[in-house]
Amino acid sequence: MKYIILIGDGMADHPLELLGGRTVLQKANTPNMDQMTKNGLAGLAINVPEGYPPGSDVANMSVMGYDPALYYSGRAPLEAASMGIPLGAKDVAFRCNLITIKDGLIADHSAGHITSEEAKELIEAVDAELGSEELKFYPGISYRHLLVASNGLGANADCTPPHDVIDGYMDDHMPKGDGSDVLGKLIEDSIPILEAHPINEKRISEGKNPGNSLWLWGQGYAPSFRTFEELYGLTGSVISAVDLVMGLGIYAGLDVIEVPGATGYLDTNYVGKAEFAMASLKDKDFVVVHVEAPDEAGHMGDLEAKLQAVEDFDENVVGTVLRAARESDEDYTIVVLPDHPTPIALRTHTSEPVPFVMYSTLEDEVDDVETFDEDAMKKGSLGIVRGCDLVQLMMERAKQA
Ligand SMILES: O=C(O)[C@@H](CO)OP(=O)(O)O
Repeated sequence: MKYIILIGDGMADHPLELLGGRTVLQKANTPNMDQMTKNGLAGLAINVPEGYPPGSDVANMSVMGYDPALYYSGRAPLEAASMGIPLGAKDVAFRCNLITIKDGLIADHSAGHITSEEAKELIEAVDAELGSEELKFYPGISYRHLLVASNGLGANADCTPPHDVIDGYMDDHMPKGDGSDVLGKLIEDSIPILEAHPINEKRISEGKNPGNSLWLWGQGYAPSFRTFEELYGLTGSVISAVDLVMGLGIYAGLDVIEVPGATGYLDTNYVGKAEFAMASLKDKDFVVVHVEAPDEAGHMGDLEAKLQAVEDFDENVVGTVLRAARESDEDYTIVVLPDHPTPIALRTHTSEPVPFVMYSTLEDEVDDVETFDEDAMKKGSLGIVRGCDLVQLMMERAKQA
């Protein structure tokens, strides 16, 4: 038996008046997720346990079989692992967004989804001016970068994810508490450096949002993980375009597979991710595929883009995997789910349970559920489960077959 988890980041949503009270999943054309639901088992997964922020770090950690209560120490240390940045015992890693500020407002958490190449120059310019022995900036992917602070600086500061406060005033959401004076000054001092940079002058001349400020959040110390193979006895791989999920894979001892054209955005290489996933199972037991696109559309509040991202995920990721699995001589157990909701109306994450389907190519157990969406899955026989138990549940179902 081979095991596959397909994650449409942020896919779940809320009923929308614009859709006549339906959710994005109910409106979108998702024949492959519906097919799996008709021929599989359904339920709801709690990927964000009580008391945790509804971030993709907590949610994807759960889905990959790790209980946040045992393993979560913040988002940025996971991203540091993917970026190849070693963390000492007293080093605190911060996520460092390039954001767009306009008239003191946080206008765009992603600086217009700035390219990694442009961002690298901006982050290097900031590091040249503001970096030091104790504070080092590292360029990452698009608007997602890192700051490493030594001697525990800011470890317990109260920092706000910028995508939670889009169109809010910067001054209302600056870091507070431990070390926040240093963190706030870094943000403030970054602005003149970035505003004067030719990259941003060019972006503005092209009508694109500039990356004219840093924003620091998601900090933590390096976690310690048991490997996926130690926990579940399975070898495996992870496929994602974002450092967070690749970093989770590295800590879990999974192989990180880089897929050409995987962008972490609406234009990612959906089919490529699915094809690389199926190929990885020739000599591995498990693969998790993470697609960021629906989440980015949710943060943009762009309904058309989110519908398209969900349909692209269904057709090109789920459909490609489902066809290959059905044509193979091997048996597969496949789970498809969002990590968390990113409702269009809110433009950020919520923590309610998400719909999931558990499909086996044996098609030996079927629920009376016809469509993959937030309401239908409430009738699934698997009920409400902890996301971090899903891998175990997949294996138990396979043994019963
Ligand atoms: O990478 C990020 O900064 C966030 C917001 O876009 O992504 P996610 O919601 O997947 O954590």
